[in-house]
Amino acid sequence: MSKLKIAVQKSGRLNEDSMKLLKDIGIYIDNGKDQLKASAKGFPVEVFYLRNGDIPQYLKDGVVDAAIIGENVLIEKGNDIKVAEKLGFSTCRVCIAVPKSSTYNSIKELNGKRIATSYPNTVQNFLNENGVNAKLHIINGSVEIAPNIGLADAIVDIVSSGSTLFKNNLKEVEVILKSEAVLAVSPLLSEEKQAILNTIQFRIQSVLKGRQSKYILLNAPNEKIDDIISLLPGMKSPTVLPLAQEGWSSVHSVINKNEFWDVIEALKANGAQGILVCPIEKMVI
Ligand SMILES: Nc1ncnc2c1ncn2[C@@H]1O[C@H](COP(=O)(O)OP(=O)(O)OP(=O)(O)O)[C@@H](O)[C@H]1O
Ligand SMILES: O=P(O)(O)OC[C@H]1O[C@H](OP(=O)(O)OP(=O)(O)O)[C@H](O)[C@@H]1O
Ligand SMILES: [Mg+2]
Repeated sequence: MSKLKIAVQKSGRLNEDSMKLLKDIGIYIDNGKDQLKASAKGFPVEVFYLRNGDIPQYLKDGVVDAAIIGENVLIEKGNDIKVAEKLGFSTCRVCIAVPKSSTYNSIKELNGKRIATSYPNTVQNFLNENGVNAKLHIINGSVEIAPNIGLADAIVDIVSSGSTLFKNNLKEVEVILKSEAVLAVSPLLSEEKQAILNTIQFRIQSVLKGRQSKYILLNAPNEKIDDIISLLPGMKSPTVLPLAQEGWSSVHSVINKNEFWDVIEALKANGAQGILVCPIEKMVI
């Protein structure tokens, strides 16, 4: 049986979370650190360790079948490569920034200006959409330094916390796109490999749903159970079990991890006690 070739970033910001996701979906790799490719144990997958920026071309050529890659790189270099799944880590945005001291009211003000970036296609498309004509300086790293050394009037680069912009006396003025790590798929994927990919996607979805949710258990007096259930809809409906102490029940449910703190006060106000919140490893609906 042929193996699905999956590319991950060899080293850098995506590597650790990508390897953790593969492990969480049951793809275990015995990896000597310097290997460029490795086979998974007990699953028809081969992992290739590559530079993030090189991955779109490997996908286009069908050298690899799928990849975990930053969506921003795919947008820059990977037109016609499909995103099968958004993965929820390495979230960032690609932004235009200008020196703090300069006035900026609209994108039109970049007409005739110099913009430094590592993402020329993304920037050029954005300028075209806005009818702006600017000169691009393509540099591969430390883009934020460009205005300070007189190389450019503005930059386009990745922003996450904003601290790199702050340290370089720059301010964010436009968001061109938002990005996160994605599972991308080669346009040349065979049907046989599509079946392996489907299994992987199903497993990823189960892990991501689990990461997004919490298992909640609590005790409550029986007369309050209906009110509490209305606060915790759960997957189908909450489980309610009698406690040894008469007149009390235990309620078990699943809750979106972002909603927990909003609901907790209402649960307490309705008599809930002994509330436990536990992580969920995988969730198959
Ligand atoms: N500060 C950040 N916060 C969150 N995500 C980021 C940040 N910087 C980059 N990313 C995301 O992580 C990806 C990898 O970034 P990283 O800096 O590790 O690699 P790179 O230098 O762009 O790529 P290569 O592997 O080609 O050297 C980026 O394409 C982007 O999607
Ligand atoms: O808004 P922040 O949280 O400061 O993050 C933004 C910075 O992160 C990235 O660089 P990275 O640290 O990956 O360095 P690199 O240029 O060597 O890739 C990006 O190119 C920015 O410089
Ligand atoms: Mg980087």
